[in-house]
Parts: sequence; C-alpha cells; structure tokens
Amino acid sequence: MTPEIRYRRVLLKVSGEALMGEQGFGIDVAVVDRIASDIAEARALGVEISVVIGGGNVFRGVAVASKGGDRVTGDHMGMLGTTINALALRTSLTKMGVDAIVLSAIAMPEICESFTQRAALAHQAAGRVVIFAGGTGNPFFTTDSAGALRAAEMGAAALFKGTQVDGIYSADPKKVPDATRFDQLSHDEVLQKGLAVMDIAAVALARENHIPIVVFSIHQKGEFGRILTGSGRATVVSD
Ligand SMILES: Nc1ncnc2c1ncn2[C@@H]1O[C@H](COP(=O)(O)OP(=O)(O)O)[C@@H](O)[C@H]1O
Ligand SMILES: O=c1ccn([C@@H]2O[C@H](COP(=O)(O)OP(=O)(O)O)[C@@H](O)[C@H]2O)c(=O)[nH]1
Repeated sequence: MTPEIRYRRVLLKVSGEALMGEQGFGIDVAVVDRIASDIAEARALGVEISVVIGGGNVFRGVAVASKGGDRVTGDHMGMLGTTINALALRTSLTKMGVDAIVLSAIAMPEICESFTQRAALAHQAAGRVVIFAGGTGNPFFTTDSAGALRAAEMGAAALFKGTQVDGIYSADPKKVPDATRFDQLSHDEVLQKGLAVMDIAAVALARENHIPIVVFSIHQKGEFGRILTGSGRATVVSD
C-alpha cells in the first residue's frame, strides 16, 4: 500500500555542523552520502524537495567578529562555506542518480547558477532537488532564516529543520539533560518561551507565512522519510 504523504513539497534545512561527522571540522563524505540517501528516499515518495544548507562546519561569521575581525567579512566567509557544502551535497545526490542543482544567493557563475525564484521553481517543476547556497545572500542573517525565506518563495508546505537534536525541548538538551521535549508547539510559543533551536527571525517569518516547522534529528537514518509518511520523531510547530 502506498503510504499517505503528509507534505507534498518541503524545504529541508540541513545543519552545516552535521556534515562534519566525528571529525570536528569540514565535510565527512560518508555523512553527506547518508543525508543524500535520505533525500533520495523522500524524493522517491514523490515529495518535491529543496534544500538550504548551513555552513557552521566551515565557518561562522561571529567567530571572526569575536576575535576582533570584521563581521561582514566573516559572514561572507560563512556564506562561501554554505556553497562548499551545497556542492558536496549535489555531488552525493548525483552519485545516487538524483537530479540536483545548486542555486546560489551570491553570483558565482563559473561554479553554479544564481538564485532567482523563477529558476528555482522551474528546476523544481522539472523534478530536480534544488539546493540553495549562500544563505539569504546577506550578512547578519542565518541559514535558518534562509530556510524560512526559501520555504515561502517555493510555496513549501513545511520547513524541515534537520539538526543535531530530535526536537524542541524546554531548554537546550545538550546543556540541560533533563529538559522536556515537546511534540507540538505554536510559533508564538516557540518565540514566547525563547526556545533557541532556531533563530527568532526564521520562526517569525514562518509564522507570518503560516509555514509549519518540523524539527528532527538529521542523524537518524530514514527519519526524514518516516516523518513525511506520518511516523518518525519530530517536534511540529504550527499555527
Ligand atoms: N529549546 C531547545 N530545544 C532544542 N534544541 C535547542 C534548544 N535550545 C538550543 N538548542 C540547540 O540548538 C541547536 C540547533 O541550532 P543551531 O546551532 O542553529 O544548529 P544547526 O547547525 O542545526 O543550524 C541544537 O543542536 C540544540 O543543541
Ligand atoms: O543568510 C546568511 C546565511 C549564513 N550566513 C553566514 O554563514 C554562516 C553559516 O551559516 P549558519 O550558521 O546558519 O549554518 P549552520 O548553523 O546551519 O551550520 C553564518 O554563521 C553566517 O556567518 C550569512 O551571513 N547570511
């Protein structure tokens, strides 16, 4: 029996830090391959998927600023990091026979196409997995915000945040081991309780556009597909 699909078109935000695996920096190809296989599996269910990829495994702008450097330059470095990750993910998907394309918010025509909403929708309609590089293209933003922005632009039914933890907790579960986990929350509750799994701008943009946010562990193989078909472990944030 064909499983019922919860969301037909989704934007998946993949944590940059998740890509480094155990090595603590850079890209572990085995991890990228595993995440790509989850995307391939979900794509095979008929779900349209686009991806915003983070860059925390390569660079974060605040790291430059905290050492007295220029924040904007640091953020440019961070955005370039997301492009490296996007190329790695495209490589893994292509290896698996999944047609994928990278669109960057910052023009680098020798490397990938530039983002326009029109091009992104056309690639999606042609059945490709669209990978967004360069975040929003602006310093002082995050790839979580890029996730909410691109989800709205692509008409996604949900924004999936694939991260290091399996949902939203009453406090950061890495720091507070007995924090309690939520199955369901509203956007307002996430903001009012200051639950820091995602930045405020991203949650506010999703709220304004009535886009549910699904927070799940990117490290659990097959979880993305399980959530799409109604099982799987996640916290769902909705109106
Ligand atoms: N209330 C909370 N519930 C769940 N995770 C939280 C919470 N507060 C902080 N976190 C932390 O937020 C992290 C995800 O945010 P972020 O650093 O932006 O990761 P990513 O690399 O996935 O974008 C989680 O790994 C978790 O440790
Ligand atoms: O729209 C954006 C998205 C990202 N970044 C920079 O890119 C880095 C990596 O992105 P992020 O921290 O969101 O990655 P993740 O946490 O998902 O690994 C950030 O720290 C910023 O320096 C930016 O300047 N603008």
